[in-house]
Amino acid sequence: MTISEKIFSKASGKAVKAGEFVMADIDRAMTHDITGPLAVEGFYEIMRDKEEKKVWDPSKIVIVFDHQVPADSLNAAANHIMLRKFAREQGIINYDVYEGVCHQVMPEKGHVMPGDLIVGSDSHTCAYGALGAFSTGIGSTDMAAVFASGKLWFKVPETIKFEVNGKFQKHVYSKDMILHLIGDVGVEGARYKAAEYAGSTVREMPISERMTVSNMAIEMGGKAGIIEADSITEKYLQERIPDFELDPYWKSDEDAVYSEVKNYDVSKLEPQVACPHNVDNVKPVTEVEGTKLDQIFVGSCTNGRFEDIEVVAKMMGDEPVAKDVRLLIIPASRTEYMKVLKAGYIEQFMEAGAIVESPCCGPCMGGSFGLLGNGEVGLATSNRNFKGREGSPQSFVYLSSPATAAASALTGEITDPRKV
Ligand SMILES: CC(C)[C@H](C(=O)O)[C@@H](O)C(=O)O
Ligand code: SF4
Repeated sequence: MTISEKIFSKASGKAVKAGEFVMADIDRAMTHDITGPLAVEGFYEIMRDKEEKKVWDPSKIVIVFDHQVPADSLNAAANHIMLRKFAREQGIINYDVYEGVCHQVMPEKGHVMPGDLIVGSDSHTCAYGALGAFSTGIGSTDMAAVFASGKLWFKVPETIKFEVNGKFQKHVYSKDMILHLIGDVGVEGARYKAAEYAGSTVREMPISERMTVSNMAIEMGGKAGIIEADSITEKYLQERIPDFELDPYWKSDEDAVYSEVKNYDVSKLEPQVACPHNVDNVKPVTEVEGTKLDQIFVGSCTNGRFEDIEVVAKMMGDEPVAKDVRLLIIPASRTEYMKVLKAGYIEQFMEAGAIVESPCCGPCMGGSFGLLGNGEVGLATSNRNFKGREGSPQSFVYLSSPATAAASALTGEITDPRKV
């Protein structure tokens, strides 16, 4: 069995294989300030004839406020009021207004375990595969059903295995690897499949780098982006759950059946950039070097962790942000923000002319602030560059690693980090 087949077998109480339909028990459900209100409405609709309108298990629901925080409109404020009221009424203690981006908060606060089946009403819920869970994005109405019953039906997905080997060149990171994979297979390359990332390159990655890779599985259509848990995962989890012990069962068997196995050697991989307006429009940085930029955004659930921001700080040193480009840095959570603060990087960034905002999704989906105007060009460490993603439909978004973003902040144009 693959990891995914094992997880669905546990969740449905019988041995199942890819292609079968199952009714599965959900271990954890996450919702946030944009999709949550609709899920709550749907939940009360489902429960309308019931005397007791209670969720199946309040301890298994996590509500995160991240897309529009602090509230940027009356509409956002109303959504926050509704979700807070729902959490209190239902006894949901895991909700927080200013903790950070949901996909950072979930693993960081110990809500993700290897072997878990997790759903979230956000497409990048696949990020928790970095810890060996099967986690996937669902819609608000499906979430309403989960709130009511703790169950959801699935077709057990086939698995496509990405076997990645080789050591990265200096200034090449897991973001470059995942952009390269997406460029290779395309935005539908893993549609309704679990992407399983394996090989020595993945094994050597710290959790922060693995999260970037799992997070972007959806950008190739993947249902999940799983990395088998190992001693690195165990250490990360023990920092949160002291008595956590790794269960070696949660890995794909040696004779597991994959729909496809794809092999990559990343030892010669150049830094990669996804060009407007699709995530699979990926080019080596050398082909787009010199593209003038108006704004650089370092943050998001893809690359907004301390490790990402540290790369930027170290690469920029005492140098200022180039004239005419705006550098916006948003740590993905309160915890990550505190680490950046304690390391002295906020002061460094402010002196360099950058601006550091409090944890939230920020301009990632053009929602609350930091929008690109007509004709403007942005470079972001986030995960999507669709037309209008960061503001105006007449703007252009490039995606890269934090290292490429830092090198570009020093020059004001897309720059190969290997030159810095
Ligand atoms: C707002 C939400 C529905 C959306 C998603 O599901 O992905 C957002 O987080 C995004 O990244 O586009
Ligand atoms: S940071 Fe961006 S990709 Fe991640 S959840 Fe927020 S809007 Fe979606």
